[in-house]
Amino acid sequence: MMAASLHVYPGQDRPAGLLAVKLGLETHNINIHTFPDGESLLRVTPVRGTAIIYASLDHPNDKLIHILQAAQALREGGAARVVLVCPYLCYMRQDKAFHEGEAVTQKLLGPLLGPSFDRIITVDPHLHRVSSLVEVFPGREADALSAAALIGEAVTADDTLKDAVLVGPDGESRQWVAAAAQASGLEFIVATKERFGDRDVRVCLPDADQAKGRPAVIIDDLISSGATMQACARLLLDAGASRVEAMAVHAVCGEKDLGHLKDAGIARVRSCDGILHTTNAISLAPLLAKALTREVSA
Ligand SMILES: O=P(O)(O)OC[C@H]1O[C@@H](O)[C@H](O)[C@@H]1O
Repeated sequence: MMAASLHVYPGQDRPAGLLAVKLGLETHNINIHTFPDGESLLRVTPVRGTAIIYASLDHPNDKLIHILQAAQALREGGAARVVLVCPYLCYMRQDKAFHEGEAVTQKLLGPLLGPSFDRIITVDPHLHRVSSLVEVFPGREADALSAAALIGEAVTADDTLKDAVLVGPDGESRQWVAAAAQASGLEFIVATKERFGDRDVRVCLPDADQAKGRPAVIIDDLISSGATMQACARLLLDAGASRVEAMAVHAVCGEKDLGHLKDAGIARVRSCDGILHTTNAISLAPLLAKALTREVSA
């Protein structure tokens, strides 16, 4: 049996290390040198078995060429199989031309990454206008995992949230808040949202009264500008919630936007560690390890 190994993108050692420990995998750094003209020279540790590349694809433009280089180097070096673990998959939100002349970058992901990887694993990608990740990567093994149950378990583990109501801030979030509610046994309500611009949303929450006198936890896939969380938090506080927290699978917001979340009355923001962020509180390692079990035992 040829062993599997984990090849880690620079700077992502912590979450990759937790995954390696769960699976008992040997880890290797991916080394990248940038030449003065901006081109990169990438070096991996050659292996014979299954090479698993760990590279979350936030701030993706350089990373996209780097992971293609890594996959090519690993195949040339004799890897039997190359698997990409990207807890955050970039460009999934640019899934149509919102204005004339715009590139639909989601459609580039399949032809760009598909040929280099035998399997692609990600967590809660933005599947809004496509129903499955296989539509993005036709003919490839492509797994879209969900962290919603992990978020539900984190709520359950917190004694201060024993009688909390879980809140989805828009229609799309129902899938995460419903799964988190199932994992935690708590009630949930779901809002509706209209978006007028990057930081301009209107949220309606007809059931906001259910939060009166109780803590509320808003659960979503993503915090980007934070506008969705802020609008929802204001409604909950106006309805008499005793405390409002926010939990998301992926946090991409900057420090300034985090400040705005605090100003909107959100007492605590927690995210999973698929994107490295100051709000990271939930490790995705158990979820990723489960999906990778067959790679390790193959
Ligand atoms: O409102 P911000 O934080 O900018 O954007 C995040 C929201 O926009 C949607 O794509 C996500 O599903 C989430 O509800």
